Amino acid sequence: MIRTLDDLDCEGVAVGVRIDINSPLSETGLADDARLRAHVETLSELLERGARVAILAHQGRPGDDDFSTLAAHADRLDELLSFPVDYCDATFSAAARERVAGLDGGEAVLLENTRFYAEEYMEFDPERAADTHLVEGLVPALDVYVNDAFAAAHRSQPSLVGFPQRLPGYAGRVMERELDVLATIEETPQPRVYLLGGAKVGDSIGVARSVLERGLADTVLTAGLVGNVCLLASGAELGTASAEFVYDQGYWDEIDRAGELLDAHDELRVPVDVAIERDGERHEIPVAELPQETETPAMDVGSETVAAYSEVLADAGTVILNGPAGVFEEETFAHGTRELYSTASEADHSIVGGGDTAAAIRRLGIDGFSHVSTGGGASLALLAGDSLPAVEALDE
Ligand SMILES: Nc1ncnc2c1ncn2[C@@H]1O[C@H](COP(=O)(O)OP(=O)(O)OP(=O)(O)O)[C@@H](O)[C@H]1O
Ligand SMILES: O=C(O)[C@H](O)COP(=O)(O)O
Repeated sequence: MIRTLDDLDCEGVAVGVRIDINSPLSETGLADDARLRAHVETLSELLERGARVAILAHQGRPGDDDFSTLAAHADRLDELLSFPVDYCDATFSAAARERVAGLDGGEAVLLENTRFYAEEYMEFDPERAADTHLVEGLVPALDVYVNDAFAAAHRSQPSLVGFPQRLPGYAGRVMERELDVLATIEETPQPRVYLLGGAKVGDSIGVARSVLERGLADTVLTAGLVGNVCLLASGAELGTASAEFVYDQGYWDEIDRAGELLDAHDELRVPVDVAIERDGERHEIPVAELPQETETPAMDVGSETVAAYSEVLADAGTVILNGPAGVFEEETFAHGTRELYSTASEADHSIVGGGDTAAAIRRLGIDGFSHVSTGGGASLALLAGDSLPAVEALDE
């Protein structure tokens, strides 16, 4: 059983809250604050109920351009919440403990990027994670631990799995809602249609295999780079440019895995036409007529595919979307994503998983979905039927 905020007495209690505000950055700070907004509900509720809140979070990966302090994140949280949020440039040292000890009820401090410490970028089993400096250092300052970081729940890192070994653990509102929806897919209305696109080919083929083998999917529609790999697996001539793009990424195993799935499951569908760039313009070609030599790769599904897939989506009881249908960042290749997502948003039950997918619907201005997940890898893991270490760590 996982306890939630409904089970927590907050008044004067020091609560360590792990959130996921890992965000795209610009030169001046945050380029997008969607992930911060997602946690406003949990943080506000704790603060309103009188908790003293120490916030834990990561930003980027060591060595990457977006690996940064959380100062800008603290400023933005302070603006978004009607409670004060301070920033502390320490995470588990005496300085961090003192800042937490000095909080009054209704006050919060955002501690420094957990990944500034090497242990946090390693994966441990929960017992071992509880012995790390990060957890041991901060636990004396805290009474309880709340995990709201669904988007990082597929990582077995100390701030995610270690604290609930030492402190009573609770799921925050984001975590609770995500699990309510994504961990109970098998109870949603049928026919259940998965639209898998985007560029994480290995992950998407894994999801396709899992949902087909478990009988969860009535139809799996493929698009984006995932669709291109499935087309190659089906024996289609996709043109030299697309094939080279796929081979350059080393997707040999994925082509084999997609081929096995296509042989075993008629419910797995591939595009019938694609869009490429020719003379600076969008040009649609049926797959059967694609010339062997192409200068540009397939960047979107074509209108025939959109029409065929839309029929399936319009009849669906539940639609699950992961990954855009094309390179939606370029208007020329946003057509497939815009049309298919708009149709999908009209289904009785529509679930969107994946960080880039959520960015695509915001950018294209499509709304009306039943649930838009905050997680990329975490939602994919759940959709593929895997358990999440940080969720297991909360389970009593
Ligand atoms: N045909 C294509 N060729 C190349 N790239 C494509 C194609 N179709 C879509 N993409 C790219 O796929 C990317 C998004 O795919 P990704 O699998 O990362 O989505 P996601 O699962 O929502 O994201 P994440 O898991 O990172 O949160 C976009 O940047 C888009 O441009
Ligand atoms: O953005 C994400 O998917 C999560 O914050 C996890 O980040 P990671 O992939 O760097 O562990």
